[in-house]
Amino acid sequence: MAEPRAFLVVMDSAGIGGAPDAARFFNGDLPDSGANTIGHIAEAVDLAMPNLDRLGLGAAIRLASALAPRGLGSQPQGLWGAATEISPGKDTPSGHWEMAGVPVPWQWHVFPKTVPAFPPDVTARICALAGTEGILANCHASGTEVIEAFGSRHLRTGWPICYTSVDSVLQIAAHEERFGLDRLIALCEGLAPMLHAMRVGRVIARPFLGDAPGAFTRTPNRRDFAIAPPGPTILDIAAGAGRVTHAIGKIGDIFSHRGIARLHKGRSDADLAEHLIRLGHEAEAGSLTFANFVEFDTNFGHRRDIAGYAAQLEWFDGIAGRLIAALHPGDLAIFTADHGNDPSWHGTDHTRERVPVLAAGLGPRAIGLVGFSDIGASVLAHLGLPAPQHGRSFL
Ligand SMILES: O=P(O)(O)O[C@H]1O[C@H](CO)[C@@H](O)[C@H]1O
Ligand SMILES: [Mn+2]
Ligand SMILES: [Mn+2]
Repeated sequence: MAEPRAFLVVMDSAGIGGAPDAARFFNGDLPDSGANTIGHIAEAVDLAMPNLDRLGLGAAIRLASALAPRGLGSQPQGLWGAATEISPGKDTPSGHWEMAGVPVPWQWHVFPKTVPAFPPDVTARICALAGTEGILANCHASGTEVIEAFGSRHLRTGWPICYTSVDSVLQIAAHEERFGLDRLIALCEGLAPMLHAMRVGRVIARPFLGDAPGAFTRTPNRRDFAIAPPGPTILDIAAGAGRVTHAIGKIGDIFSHRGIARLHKGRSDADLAEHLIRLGHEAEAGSLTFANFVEFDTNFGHRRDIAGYAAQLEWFDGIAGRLIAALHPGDLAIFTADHGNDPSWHGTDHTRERVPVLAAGLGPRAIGLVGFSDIGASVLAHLGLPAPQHGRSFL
């Protein structure tokens, strides 16, 4: 038989509650204790997710958080469990790096909730790189709201809109045509080394279009400039062993493009799903495919849109079914998440949660509560590769 393949698929922000340290993470002034992204959505609407529930989604929610939502909880036919994160951040790089075998060894720098949020040397560097007299916003904000509030002044002055969140990020929104997309990307790329040295995880370009409030919309040309992971990830190890590694969506940016042979991007999660299904059929023997589906998080979690998130989960469940049907004998597909973003919660930021670990291809088995790094260790074990520095295979 051909060497087995592995598919690691992240539903960005699809947490299932129960994080033991949730009280130490906040949305505004209130802790994340009790947040439960899929659990609360399933309580609010009748969720139909037959494929992932057949693997053990309902059982995993019960295990992680003791919540037993209606409509989920069939007898698991897959390998199922829930994973707990140890990295001190509830952001995308922390979750992905830890599941790839590299827990974050430092405290991320987050900017204070003051105005200005950024220190003068950072602001001065942005101005120097952009060639502007100043910056706009300079505060914590939601990305869609900040362009409504500052978009007109941006068009008048040409100054970039700079904002942050509870995550370790500095985001720059600018008009794709009037400021210029290439100029925005060069600005973020030029700024990134200074911010990475401060342990700020990412500088993110957020281009938008439109002429006036109400008509400003963000475009798909977002670019993230992230710190490189501080150790070898499963992508590095697989690529170093001569395996083909495929990255779908944001995975390239999250891992600073390290250990990635082929990058598959798209304008939407629907495009990414077609890449995933195609690779399900065609990916090379012994290859690793690592995918991130971001719209749960950006379009629905941060926007606190319960109905939209529910519809996206139901859509994705169909994609999961198609991937499972495409697998070859001996392949492994794991569906998981990187953090929570409960759309029923206060605030607009991520929520600290456990995540589901649902695997197709190995038959029914309960693995219980595991660590994020155990996911990566299991992927490598399945591929017959040496163990990463962190994590133990649950296979
Ligand atoms: O409100 P928007 O711009 O989508 O910002 C979100 O995107 C950032 C990066 O994923 C998060 O830190 C969160 O603040
Ligand atoms: Mn994320
Ligand atoms: Mn997010």
